[in-house]
Amino acid sequence: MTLEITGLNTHYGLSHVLQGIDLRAEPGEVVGIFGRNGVGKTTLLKTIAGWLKPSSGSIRFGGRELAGSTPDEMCRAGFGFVPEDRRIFPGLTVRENLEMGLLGLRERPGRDPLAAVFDRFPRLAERAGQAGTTLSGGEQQMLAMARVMLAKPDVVLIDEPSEGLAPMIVAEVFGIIRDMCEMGVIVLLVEQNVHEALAVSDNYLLIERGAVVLRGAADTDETALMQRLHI
Ligand SMILES: Nc1ncnc2c1ncn2[C@@H]1O[C@H](COP(=O)(O)OP(=O)(O)OP(=O)(O)O)[C@@H](O)[C@H]1O
Repeated sequence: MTLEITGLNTHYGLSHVLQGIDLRAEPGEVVGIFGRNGVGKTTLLKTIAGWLKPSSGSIRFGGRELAGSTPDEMCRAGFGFVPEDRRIFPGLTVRENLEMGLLGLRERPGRDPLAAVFDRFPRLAERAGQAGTTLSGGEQQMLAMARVMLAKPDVVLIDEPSEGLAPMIVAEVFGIIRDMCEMGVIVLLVEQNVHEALAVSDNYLLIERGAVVLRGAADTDETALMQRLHI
């Protein structure tokens, strides 16, 4: 199913932050979303996830109009959101944090839905009984991504997953994004780490002052992006 966003506008009060964003993605596609601090990247993800109401514009997935839906409705429509602060529930163990992801499940879970997660993330299995907030930053990022994947989403929105992580862990986190795309998930990836993010992206868009000023293919149009970002 195609994700098609057109003319998306979001305001914070009188401040017009998102100014007519257009974005289209097909299953299995990773779209890197770049831009300097404060240009509206997080606002874009929050608007798609239903955390913010757009003032106008359309978010269609599989032909269904979803703009203005609540976070719950977006979750049931197949959207998963991994916010920048990862939202690990304090006081809950790793296992309990993962189980929270099952609340958004659209179908009945299999007999042991966590088994596949623990196979894929042995480190989470080892720490299943430990409080989620005691994990390292990288492990918390994995936990947040694994929790979203449990709901078997069609679209995953990820905000700055590599922030504050050591390079080896960053590689693991981007490996998870590759897995998602191999499963046919659409990934919208906001990242400051442009080189790493481009390596897993199919396409990119560059945002300045709430509007897309450049878009292209990650492999062939990389130079234009780097020049514009002065990297
Ligand atoms: N809750 C809010 N109320 C008012 N203005 C906000 C709010 N959140 C963000 N903004 C403003 O909206 C603009 C876009 O912010 P946003 O967080 O989307 O940018 P960003 O591109 O994700 O930047 P960063 O990489 O720093 O997170 C900024 O000018 C910011 O100050």
